[in-house]
Amino acid sequence: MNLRIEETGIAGAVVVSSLRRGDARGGFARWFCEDELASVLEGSHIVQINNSVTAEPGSVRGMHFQYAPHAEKKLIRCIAGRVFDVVLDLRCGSPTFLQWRAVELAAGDDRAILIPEGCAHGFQALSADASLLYLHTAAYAPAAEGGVRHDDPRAAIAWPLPPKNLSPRDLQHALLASDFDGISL
Ligand SMILES: Cc1cn([C@H]2C[C@H](O)[C@@H](COP(=O)(O)OP(=O)(O)O[C@H]3O[C@@H](C)C(=O)[C@@H](O)[C@H]3O)O2)c(=O)[nH]c1=O
Repeated sequence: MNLRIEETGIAGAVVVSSLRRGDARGGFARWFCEDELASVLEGSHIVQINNSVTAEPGSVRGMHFQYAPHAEKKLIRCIAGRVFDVVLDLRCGSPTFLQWRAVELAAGDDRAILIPEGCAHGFQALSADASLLYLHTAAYAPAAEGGVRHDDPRAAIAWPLPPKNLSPRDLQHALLASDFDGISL
């Protein structure tokens, strides 16, 4: 077994840790394995790989998701620096609807978080030049993008640093309506 799967308390959102094998030359670890992740991938396949670099600590990107039929799972790993990574459950009828969980991801920790369909994702850089690698199960579909404000009071995400450097798009997300009861997949 190369990958260990740990629950976050939000169904389908899991932390995937890789076993790193060291030797005199350095180390080797498997970062993705369709077979070992079959129980969480549920038949979906990786179709796109993206990277972002966030220059300044405190910067926040998110909270993002794609609506059906472009809903996606994302497996996210920090490959430089350190981030506070957040999953927010937006699924209609979910027992953890509007709950969030955070995981600190750092380069070299051999951990990734899997964000399921119907959950929004965002993060705050905790270091300079924090770089994330995204493995997506659906292609980027700008018309299907959805967003929740990083400071939405119904989500009440406790960012560790004062949030800054939000993109114009992220500043324009509407607040969740008081009768918002989730998205359907
Ligand atoms: C997400 C994305 C953006 N773009 C373009 C659009 C824009 O010109 C530029 C930057 O896009 P954004 O401002 O949306 O980048 P960003 O705010 O970093 O978007 C990302 O945020 C985190 C929280 C996620 O979870 C990701 O899935 C993704 O939504 O790159 C693509 O071409 N393909 C993509 O898949």
